Amino acid sequence: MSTIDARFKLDWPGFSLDVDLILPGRGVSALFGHSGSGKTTLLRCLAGLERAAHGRLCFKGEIWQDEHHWLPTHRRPLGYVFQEASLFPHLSVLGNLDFGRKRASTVNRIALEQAIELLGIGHLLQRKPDGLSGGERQRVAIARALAAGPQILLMDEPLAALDLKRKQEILPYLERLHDQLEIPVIYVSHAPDEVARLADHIVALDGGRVVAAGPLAETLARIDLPIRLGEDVGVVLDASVDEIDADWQLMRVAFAGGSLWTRQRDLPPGRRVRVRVLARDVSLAIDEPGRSSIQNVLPARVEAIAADEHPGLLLVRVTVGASRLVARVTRRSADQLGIAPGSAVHVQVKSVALME
Ligand SMILES: Nc1ncnc2c1ncn2[C@@H]1O[C@H](COP(=O)(O)OP(=O)(O)OP(=O)(O)O)[C@@H](O)[C@H]1O
Repeated sequence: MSTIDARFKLDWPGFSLDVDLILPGRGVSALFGHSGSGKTTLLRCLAGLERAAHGRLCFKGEIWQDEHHWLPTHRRPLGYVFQEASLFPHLSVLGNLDFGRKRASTVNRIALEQAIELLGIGHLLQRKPDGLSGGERQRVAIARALAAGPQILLMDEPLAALDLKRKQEILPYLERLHDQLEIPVIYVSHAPDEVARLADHIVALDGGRVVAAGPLAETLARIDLPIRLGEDVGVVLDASVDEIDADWQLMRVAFAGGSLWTRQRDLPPGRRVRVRVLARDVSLAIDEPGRSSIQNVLPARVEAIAADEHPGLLLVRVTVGASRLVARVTRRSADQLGIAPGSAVHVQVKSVALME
């Protein structure tokens, strides 16, 4: 009952969407894929902005669409955030937020005050939209969608129109959504780093079809994904700050199966963090490496090997305790080292990105 069950079939000249999906009723689900893969179309089907000829949408036990039912968009308890914030220019921020609230047709589960607090826009309430930065405008647009008390939040590449600096500014607020919102968020993105940072669940689309779906860590660790991630192939690990080495400005984060040193951040021991380890930063050795500049060496076992995009390269998935890492190695080195599923290896991790 607490899930979203969506099946849509839609045919346009040059594109067809054919998906059958179960999405969790909580957390952030990322719809991920290259341009034209159908992410926005799927989001619009969920919102009722697009009516698939064959569709069934059951939201937490309630039918929004099937052959007999069609709940129009304005009767669906959803918030929708577009790439560019479409705020009313003549209204203040507060006026814009109130406008969203008055349209609410359901009991507000998230009060206006909570939306303001969550997006950190309390100091902007009296301003007009043209006095806000792009990132601030987008935070107001998200708060407006939440102030209406939706039961689901749909976001279509909310960072796409922002430059890198603005993106960095807004990301912590989006992270809060994933930590603190009780409602499910469906988040469209084609940026792997954004997905790695924000999502709990991922749906990878290609050519209007779902090519992979599941919990983030598990799905990213798949090395057989048909969508090309290039330099972004890698895994995420849920970890916690374990030790600080203030003398060397380093910090150790522990995950299920081991720990990794990374640059020190202003975080207390015990703080939960998500880290991303890219396949290009992981190398393999049969013998325990001796003196090396790489601080992170972990015993591991090879689980699977798959072809990479370039014929000279392979992706190797290893288990480190209960966790998985992916290494990108050349086909020649894998052959020379005799690496095969089951091999005991040492992984060397050159760089660890904190998704914080
Ligand atoms: N109303 C429409 N009629 C016909 N074709 C459409 C329509 N809307 C979108 N398309 C086509 O459907 C395909 C999927 O589009 P969609 O916008 O869902 O992709 P996307 O994955 O969101 O892409 P992007 O990341 O570029 O936004 C594209 O080929 C697009 O040209």
